Amino acid sequence: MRGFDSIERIGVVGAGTMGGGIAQVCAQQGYDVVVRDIEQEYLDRGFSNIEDSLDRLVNSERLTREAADAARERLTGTTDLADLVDCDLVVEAALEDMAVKQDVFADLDDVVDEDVVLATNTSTLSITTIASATDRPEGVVGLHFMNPVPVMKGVEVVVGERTAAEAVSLAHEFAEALGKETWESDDKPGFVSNRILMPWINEGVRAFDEGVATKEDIDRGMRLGTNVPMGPLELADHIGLDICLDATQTLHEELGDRYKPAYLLARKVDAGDLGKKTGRGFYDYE
Ligand SMILES: NC(=O)c1ccc[n+]([C@@H]2O[C@H](COP(=O)([O-])OP(=O)(O)OC[C@H]3O[C@@H](n4cnc5c(N)ncnc54)[C@H](O)[C@@H]3O)[C@@H](O)[C@H]2O)c1
Repeated sequence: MRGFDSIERIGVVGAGTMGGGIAQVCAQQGYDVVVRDIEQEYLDRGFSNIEDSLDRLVNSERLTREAADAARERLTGTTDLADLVDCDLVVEAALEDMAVKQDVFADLDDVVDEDVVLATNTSTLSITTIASATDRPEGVVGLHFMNPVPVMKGVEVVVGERTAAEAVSLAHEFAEALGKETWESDDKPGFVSNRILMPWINEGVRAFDEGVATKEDIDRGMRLGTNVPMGPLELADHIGLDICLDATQTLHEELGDRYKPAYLLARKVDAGDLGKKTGRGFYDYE
């Protein structure tokens, strides 16, 4: 299995909220990065978000202009998965949908050298089931970054049924090389983070829908009452309501009725109000 010391070029699948952030931090640490999305317009949007994020770091004097420009130059975009052929590690951050992830992993398995570790940023889906679409289940590991990736320190390493110890060590070492701190979870629904976070968000949505308090007071109450930086509804808007619904549905399917997604969460996703990324969720963002 290709070890940490041989890693120079990273493949990232998906140029959305998470893929863009992962690509950015890899490039900032000096890795060459190839980002793949399915349409040029999604790539363009992803690269424009990365450039805005680098500019913000420069404006707040957390990064020099030279370092930001050098990071940008290490990033290339493609719509062709075959362009990931020379990558030494791949991190997948496409949609939270098992069929999509299995398709991506089956294709990656064909394209990328067989000793290369394939990591997934899935929030809740089974690493073992994703890995079963490949002929290298020992080289598939969960590398669950938090949003926004350039800011959040934590990365959850998720160990599938067949994941080899070398792939687990590589995941920890690589995350640490990006300036992150890690913890490890078994491949159980939601892992550590979302198993506990998503029911909290879901209960916040239910409390709002059932008229317990205004959305502002639910968020304010949890911020002031439990010392978290964001309440459940503002955090849901930040993550994306579709991502929260997908994650909650997985927990519900795997773990039973106590995890049933709140009615209002599903209704907002049906309406296309996905949070910050569409300009409207529980709050308006103009
Ligand atoms: N948003 C969060 O807070 C968060 C946090 C941790 C993990 N995650 C996980 O990260 C993954 C991505 O989430 P996101 O918020 O970035 O979603 P997003 O909707 O912002 O981006 C997903 C991107 O993947 C692209 N895509 C879809 N199918 C693809 C394919 N076959 N090949 C390449 N690209 C493809 C889409 O065009 C889109 O640009 C999901 O698995 C999600 O559960 C999300």
